[in-house]
Amino acid sequence: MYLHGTSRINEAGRLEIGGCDTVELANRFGTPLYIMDEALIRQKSREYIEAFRKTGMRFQVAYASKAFCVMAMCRLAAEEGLSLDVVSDGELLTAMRAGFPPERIHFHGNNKSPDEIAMGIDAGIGCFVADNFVELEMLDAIAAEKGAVVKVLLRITPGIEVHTHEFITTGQEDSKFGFDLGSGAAMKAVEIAAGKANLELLGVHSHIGSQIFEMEGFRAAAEKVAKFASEARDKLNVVFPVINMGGGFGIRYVEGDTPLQVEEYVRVLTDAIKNEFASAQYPMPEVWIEPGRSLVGDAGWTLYTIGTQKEIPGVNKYVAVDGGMSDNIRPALYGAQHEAMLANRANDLPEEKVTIAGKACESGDKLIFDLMLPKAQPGDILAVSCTGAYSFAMSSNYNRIRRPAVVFVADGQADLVVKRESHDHMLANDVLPERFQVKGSQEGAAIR
Ligand SMILES: Cc1ncc(COP(=O)(O)O)c(C=O)c1O
Ligand SMILES: N[C@@H](CCCC[NH3+])C(=O)O
Repeated sequence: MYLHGTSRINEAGRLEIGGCDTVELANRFGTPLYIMDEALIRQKSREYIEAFRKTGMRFQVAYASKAFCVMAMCRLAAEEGLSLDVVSDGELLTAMRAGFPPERIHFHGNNKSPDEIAMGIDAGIGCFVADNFVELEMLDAIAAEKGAVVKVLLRITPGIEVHTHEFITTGQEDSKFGFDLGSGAAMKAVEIAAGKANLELLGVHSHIGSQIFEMEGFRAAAEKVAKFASEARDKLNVVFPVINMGGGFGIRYVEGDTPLQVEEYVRVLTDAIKNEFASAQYPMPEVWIEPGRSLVGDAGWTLYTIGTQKEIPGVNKYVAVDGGMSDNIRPALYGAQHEAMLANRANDLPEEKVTIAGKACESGDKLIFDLMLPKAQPGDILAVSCTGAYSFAMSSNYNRIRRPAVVFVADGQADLVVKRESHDHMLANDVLPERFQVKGSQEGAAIR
């Protein structure tokens, strides 16, 4: 299987990531366990920034924290000079507690609450990405109450369909996100935003979807954004100093996935922007992007312990692990694919085709189909690659399964960045009202 970043097979015949033996990590931290290859995340961050530097354009690379939002990751993003895209008070709070510079935070979301808007203004964030007319009014009113002027980008839906799973396309006209171009809503939004005393209109934002390999959609989006910008200038005398082209750059999960190199993504995108804005004779805007998956996706692994197996002769063989859809919903939700190996017997040859099943009470809880593995034994450690984006972030307590721990590894050092959820933590918000309590009984009291 493909080994991303610092991962390799060590002399003991085990999978090693960031100089750490994964079997030792499993023993030390337990399984399921998310592991993040810190050096690979830093490398990707630097590739993005370096690629932009080469273009000579003014830019910001914002990490889309929805992909994997924990304090250590926000800190790492700050250290690497990235900006940060947040979409909720929870992500904003995580960033603030990690000491992320607020002026580099961009607040997204199609239904920001008044409290979230107030929180962003109080924190002094860099900008809001306004998604709809209701929000524009709310932003202006709350900013006015606070005596503030807030910077805004307008999210537009350019009407572009891309080749990716339908659930993760966002640029098409029929989308819950943004002001659409076709109906004139986007132009109306520019007019409104430009006329508000407490809003400073920075420009527009476009995000066409996620896990995209071909550049055609990005080129088309750049063309539409440039055309829209020059129309807004001509009609409303408004010039955008910033355009944000979103994220969506794909990664290699399995053989056959053909992502471009980061440098190429940036070069093709910025070339398209330069051409389009130059031919519209428009002052070259600052370009922002917001990659999530491509910064952290292939840096992540999940370790599981193999438990039971079930063979249906001539039909299928299930190998079950101690996690599943609760720590990685993507295969069940999008039919996402992953590669995997036995971390403790990394040199053993594959012998049989199996389905990796999770432990949730749900038939659809399958992580990998048709995986070739050596004959697995209970206690073997299964390592699934490319789980750095949207796995921990989308994890749940379904079946009251506790969320796994997350560890950052680098140069032989492993640091816990999220503790495994304890039973007490999982139960912390449950309330047993007085009338449900069993008076004078010890029933259920002793189990911890
Ligand atoms: C507005 C916006 N920006 C950035 C991203 C990050 O996308 P990706 O992780 O594919 O780079 C998303 C998610 O699709 C998004 O909705
Ligand atoms: N959650 C999606 C990515 C899109 C999320 C952001 N709009 C995934 O796991 O692929």
